[in-house]
Amino acid sequence: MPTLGVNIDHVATIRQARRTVEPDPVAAAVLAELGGADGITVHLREDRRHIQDRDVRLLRQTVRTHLNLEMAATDEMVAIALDVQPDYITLVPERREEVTTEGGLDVAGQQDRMTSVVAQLQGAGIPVSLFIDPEASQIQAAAAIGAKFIELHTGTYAETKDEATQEKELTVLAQACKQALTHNLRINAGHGLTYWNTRPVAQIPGMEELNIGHSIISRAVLVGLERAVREMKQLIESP
Ligand SMILES: CC(=O)[C@@H](O)[C@H](O)COP(=O)(O)O
Ligand SMILES: NCC(=O)COP(=O)(O)O
Repeated sequence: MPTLGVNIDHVATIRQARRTVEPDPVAAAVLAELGGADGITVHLREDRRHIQDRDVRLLRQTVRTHLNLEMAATDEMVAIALDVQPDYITLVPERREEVTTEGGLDVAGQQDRMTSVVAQLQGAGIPVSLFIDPEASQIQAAAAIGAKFIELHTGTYAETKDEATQEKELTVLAQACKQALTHNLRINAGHGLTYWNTRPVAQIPGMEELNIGHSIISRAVLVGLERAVREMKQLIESP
């Protein structure tokens, strides 16, 4: 069964709505770990709309599981990552005007830049994951440039409303996993996963970690974060 990385970006979204000091994502990470989170994920966006530099630095000192830093492959972010040294980094595409991450990284289309960023980060001892769509060419490119992990973008699967298309998208994810395993890539997945659509993804052979944020934080507003995390863990682990 995959492990659960809890993305706490949207705890910071509530704080930034008032530019105040609460709720603190650092406290949220502690509660998520108490609820059974296997890792903590944060996305330090270039526009700093939710997670702030201070959060990443404090989380590095306080997270007891592992810290996954999601970031764009820019020089500014690479410098921060090299300084903070998260347990692993997930490179994601970023557009300032987007509501959330819209698609996977085009690794195949920017191999030179990606090779150089991955070499810099992994050369400093930080494993790199590439957030990509479940497409054969992107998986091949991720393997070719030497990334340790990929994170399969589950957005298309998650947003699909009808069952037949959802089944089809699940097969696409399963085939992507098979291909990634032949390249010895380690496989994470995430984006848009909820209490209603996560189980089938958790059952795909080869899945190592699911990164889930918005749905867990939404439930936490109603039932508390520890319970929300525990319920997602139980769902992932149920046969
Ligand atoms: C890469 C991914 O799918 C998400 O982690 C996303 O980047 C989170 O960013 P937001 O929390 O800003 O939607
Ligand atoms: N990489 C995906 C992630 O961290 C969480 O995405 P979401 O559950 O907030 O859509």
